This record gives sequence, structure tokens and C-alpha cells, in this order.
Amino acid sequence: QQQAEQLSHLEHQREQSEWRKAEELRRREECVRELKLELDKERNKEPVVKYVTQTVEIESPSTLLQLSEARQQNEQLSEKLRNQRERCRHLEENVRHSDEVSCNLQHKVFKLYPFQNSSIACLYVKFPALQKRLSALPSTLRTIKTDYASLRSQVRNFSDFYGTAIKEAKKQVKANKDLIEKYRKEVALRRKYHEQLVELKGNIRVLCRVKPVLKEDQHEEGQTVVVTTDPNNESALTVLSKGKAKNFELDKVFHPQATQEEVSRVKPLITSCIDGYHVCIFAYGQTGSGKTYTMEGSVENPGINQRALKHLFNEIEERKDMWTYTVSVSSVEIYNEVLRDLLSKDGEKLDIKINPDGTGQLHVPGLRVMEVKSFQHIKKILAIARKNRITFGTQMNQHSSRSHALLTVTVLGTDLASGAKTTGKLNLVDLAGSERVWKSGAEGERLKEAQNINRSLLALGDVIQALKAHQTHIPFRNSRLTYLLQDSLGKGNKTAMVVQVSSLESNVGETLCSLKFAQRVCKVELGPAARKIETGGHNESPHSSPE
Ligand SMILES: Nc1ncnc2c1ncn2[C@@H]1O[C@H](COP(=O)(O)OP(=O)(O)OP(=O)(O)O)[C@@H](O)[C@H]1O
Repeated sequence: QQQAEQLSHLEHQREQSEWRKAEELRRREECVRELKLELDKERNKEPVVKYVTQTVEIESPSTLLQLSEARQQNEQLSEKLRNQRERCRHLEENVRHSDEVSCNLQHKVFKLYPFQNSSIACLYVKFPALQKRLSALPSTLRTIKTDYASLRSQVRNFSDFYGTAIKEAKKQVKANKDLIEKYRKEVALRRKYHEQLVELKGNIRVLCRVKPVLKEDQHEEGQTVVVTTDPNNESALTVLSKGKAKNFELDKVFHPQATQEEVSRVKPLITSCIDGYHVCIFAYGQTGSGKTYTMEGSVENPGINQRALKHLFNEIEERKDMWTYTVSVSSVEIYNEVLRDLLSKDGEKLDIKINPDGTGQLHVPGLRVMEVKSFQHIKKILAIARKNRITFGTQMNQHSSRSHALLTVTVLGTDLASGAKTTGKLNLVDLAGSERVWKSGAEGERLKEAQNINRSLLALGDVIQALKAHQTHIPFRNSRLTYLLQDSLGKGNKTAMVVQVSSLESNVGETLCSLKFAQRVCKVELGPAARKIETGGHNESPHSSPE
């Protein structure tokens, strides 16, 4: 700071001395100019001394006086000139001295701030380059202006181009919409004909429900969704496996967001049961794929079982002026090939026999069959069955998901006018998980369970295969499950299977197996449905004979 102060002081001194010097110089120049002017004036004056070329009389007193005056004047002027010269020399001396002082000061400044000077020098070096760049700026500005003008014109043109493109795109979208609409109509028409064909041939209807990805599934690995549904074709389903898309065509595919209400739209089948047909709805799929959810549902959001029964009682109510109905239910589970009554508290073991009444119908001695008067009553019965299934499951090592659960509703109708009697039957089946033994890694008791489940599902598969191939021998007796389903799966009955699939990549193997099984089931023709009705002692239906 001291140095800076000193420097500024010195600078100030230098500036003052320079200023003084300049002032002095200016004064001196002024003086010189004045003197010159005076000199010029003097020169221009008529010479006071006339050079006498003539012989003058020196001796004349006037001449002598004039001469002495001229000499005096001359001396005065010479004196003045000398003085001026002296002043001039003195001033020159001063200027030289100031120059020296200024030079010294500059030296001092340079010694005190060499870096400042270097940066100044540096600035001096940079200055030309900067100047050059500055001079180049106007041309750059000109280029930018030209670019800007061209861009502006492009933007103006773009709005026209954009408008045309939008028009074109709209046309395209409309054409696409028309195409989609046509496609939808085609699909609907195909479905209608397919439905008619299914009705005629008595095919097992196969519905597929894709389980949504739940929060708990998201923690697992392989949670990529590989199953997709087609919003324009409700029969199509695509599974992506090993980079290949596999397409499946079923009777109806429910996307993951389908509600319980939507899935329960099997009302025509329920109505058929009241009309005297044997109807069977069963859920098939790997463990955890949502079979119980679809069939039983939860208390707040019931599944097919409850909704179907509600519809059944509504229908009965509507027909009460012409028909009277008796509805009875029974519920069993099959666990490790053992049949248990879900409506009896002790869950006693049961067996299947041929009815001794000679009709050839199957019969389970000791099975609790409860007559039901209303939907509210049946709701209570369903709750008992569910509770017992859970209780037995807890006693038997959490087997509930490893057992098949059957709810059988028998509807006996009497036509009040003609006295004709119908016998409808509705089997609602929640099968055990269909996963393969090797995948479950089961051992001991679990292996036995898995083998039994597999055996009964295999038996179901064999029955399906035999029905599909129109074989004369249908192997119903190979498992308790098929044995029980015999009078619903046989000829002349109406059957629907809900195949449950997971959409996650980790389950893709099981999903493909379930869908392949579903496609085989699709092809099973049970023949035109036969109504079980007795009119005045005659039975209209061809007996669905046991094996
Ligand atoms: N569509 C769905 N929406 C919401 N949750 C579902 C759906 N499907 C299944 N779940 C849930 O997934 C879980 C497993 O379903 P569920 O018990 O019905 O499977 P499952 O196929 O019956 O299994 P298991 O063969 O072991 O009996 C349950 O918690 C159920 O609530």
C-alpha cells in the first residue's frame, strides 16, 4: 500500500513537473513568438539609421546627435536580445532538468512495479490480436444476419409444410381408424360364428384370465411382463418366450385389469343349469395365478361362485310364477386323492360310488347336501366351506392351495303347468396348482402332494384328450377329480374352463404349459348340450352314462 501511495505520489509529482514543464515551454514559446513579432515589427519599421552613402558631414552636430541616439538605441536592442537569449537558455536548462526528473521517475516506477508493466506489456501484445478480432466481428455479424433471415424464411415455410403434414397424418389416422373398425367388426362376426359353432358342437369354452402384476410380485426377479392381450381382439393372447412371440387363440381373454364382475359373465351357463343342463366351470393354472381369486374371490369382491349363485336365485325368482325350484349344495375337497366334506365340521373322508338307484349316476355316501332357500343362505354355506377348507388346511400342513375344491349346486325344477321335471347341475371347481413337480423342488410329503395333484391333473388331461379324440372309452376313473366331474365333463354337458396365467417372465414356462393345455381343451367337443328333463315319466336326455 505504501509503495502504491509512493507510486501515486511520484506519479503526481511527475505529472506536476510535466505540467510545469509544458507550461514553461508554452510560456517560453509565447515569449519567443512575441519577440519574433516585435523583431519583425522592428524590421518592418523604417530604418532609423540611414546608411549614408553620401559623404556626410560627420562633424555636423545634428548628425552627431542622431548618431549617438542610434548607437544608444542599438545598444538597448542588443541588450534586450542578450537578455532574451539568456532567458531562452535558462528555459532550455529547465526543460532538460524536467526531462531528467521525468526519466528518473519512470525508472523508479518500472523498478517498483515490474509485473504491472509486464502485464501492460502483455496487454500491448494482445492488443493487436484483439483489434484484429474486433475488426473481424462485423463480417461475422453480417453472416449471422444472413443466417437469421434464411431461418426466418424457413420457419415461415415450415408452418405451411407442417400444416400439410398434419392434414396428411390426419387422413392416415382416419384410414387406420376405419381399418381398425373393419377389423373389429370382422373379429366380432368371427366370434359370433365361432360361438354358434361352439354351441352346436358343444365345445368346452375356454376363457383365460391374465393375473395383474401385484406389488408383492414386483420384488421378485424376472418381473418383466411377457403376456400381452389385444384390445381389438378379445380372443387373442401373445406370450413372448426366448425372444419369440407365441400367439394363442381362446374363446375369451380377460386382460389383467378385468374386474371380478367382467370375469363372472358366465350367466348364460347358469341359466342353462336352471333349464336342466349339467354345467361345469373350473379354474386351471399354476399356484398363485389367481384360481381361488377368480372362483371364490374375497368378501368385498366375490368371484364367479357367489356371483353365479346370485344370478341363479334372481333367475329362479323371476320364474317363480311358472316354475318351482329346489336348490341344494354340497362342497368337497380332494387332497392327496382323499375326498373330504367341506360342509361337515370334522371333515370326514368320503368315497365315490355308483348310485344304487340304478340310474348309473355317481353318488358319494355320507356327503352333506344342504337345501338352500335364498342367496343369503348360500352365502353362509359358502363361508362355512371356505372356513373348513382353511381349517383342514391348517391341520394338514397348509394344504389348501394343494387341494381341489368342488362346489356342486343341484337345481331340481318343476314346471307348474306341465309337471315336467328338470335336473340341472352346476359344478364350480377350483383346481390345485398345476406347476410341475421338478419346478416346485418338492420332497417327502410335498412330493407326494405334488404327485397326487399331477396325477389328477394328468387324469383330467387324459379325459380331455379322450373327449377330444371322440374315444369310446373316457378314463374318468383314473382319479377322484375326474370321477367326480364325470357327469359334468361328459357328453351333452356345458363346460367352461378359466385358465389363469401369470404375465411375468419368471412364470413363462408354466404360462405356456397352461395355454397349450387350454388350446387342447378348446378343441374338446362334448356334442350338443342335452337337457335333463322328464316330461310325464319320459326322460328327454340321453343319459350321460358312466364309463
Ligand atoms: N385378478 C387379481 N386381482 C388382484 N389380486 C389377485 C388377482 N388374481 C390373484 N390375486 C391375488 O394373488 C394371490 C394368489 O391368488 P390365488 O390364491 O387366487 O391363486 P391360486 O391360483 O388359487 O393359488 P393356489 O393354486 O396356490 O391355490 C392372492 O393374494 C390373490 O388375492
